[in-house]
Amino acid sequence: MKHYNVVEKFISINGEGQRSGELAVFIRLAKCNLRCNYCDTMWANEENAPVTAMTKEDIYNYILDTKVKNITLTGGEPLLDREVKDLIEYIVKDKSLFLEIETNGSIDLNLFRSDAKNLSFTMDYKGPSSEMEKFMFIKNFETISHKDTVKFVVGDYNDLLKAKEIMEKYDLMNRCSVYFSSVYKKIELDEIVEFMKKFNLNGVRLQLQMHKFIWGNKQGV
Ligand SMILES: C[S@@+](CC[C@H](N)C(=O)[O-])C[C@H]1O[C@@H](n2cnc3c(N)ncnc32)[C@H](O)[C@@H]1O
Ligand SMILES: Nc1nc2[nH]cc(C(=O)O)c2c(=O)[nH]1
Ligand code: SF4
Ligand SMILES: [Mg+2]
Repeated sequence: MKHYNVVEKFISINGEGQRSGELAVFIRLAKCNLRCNYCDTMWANEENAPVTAMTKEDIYNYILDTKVKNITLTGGEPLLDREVKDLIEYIVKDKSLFLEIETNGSIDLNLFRSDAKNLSFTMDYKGPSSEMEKFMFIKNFETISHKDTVKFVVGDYNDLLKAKEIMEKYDLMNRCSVYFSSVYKKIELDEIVEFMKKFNLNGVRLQLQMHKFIWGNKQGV
């Protein structure tokens, strides 16, 4: 039977998703194909990360036990394994739940899409300062939908400029939600706001990792 490698599962408020501020249950899968220099969960990508092997039924039953309706599937990179599609379909069959997937922008989302209204993708665009930009799967911008969010993770002014260029090139403002998310403690937050003002970036949402304001950079929150 198929098992998924879960490195942690917990309940918190969603600190950076579409439903940030609301309760969410987090399922974090092991391993990642990228190595962003700012990654706050690098431990989940290590060979010796402590994993619990869970079936889709185990994961779904855990979610039901929590009584929390928003689920964030994250990692590591949650879409590394194609069979995660099975897990996604199993969860979204339950229309009382809402599943959000945090993905790094390097994976073809078409392999995982579904018509389910209770599923959305929050896809990063890793800017130049991450040193991972070359791995971005640009074709995802052709299929991005209104249910989805593109999150530009910005660490410096150059990342902001790149975000603006990509938004304009793919007309993202009219096609999905667009977030600017700061690399934690790397960039002055007012620099992001000044950039948004300077270029009239109506509709872009500045998103700060709310959980780090509450607990700092910690596991399990
Ligand atoms: C840990 S990643 C896991 C999901 C997936 N690998 C990805 O990168 O989207 C979850 C989110 O945390 C963000 N993140 C990681 N480290 C960060 C940091 N130091 N500051 C701000 N955001 C960070 C990532 O950009 C991503 O949006
Ligand atoms: N509270 C909280 N909210 C989050 N939203 C996305 C997270 C992630 O690591 O993907 C995350 C996380 O790690 N903690
Ligand atoms: S893609 Fe996500 S999990 Fe992987 S290194 Fe980057 S931030 Fe960390
Ligand atoms: Mg996190």
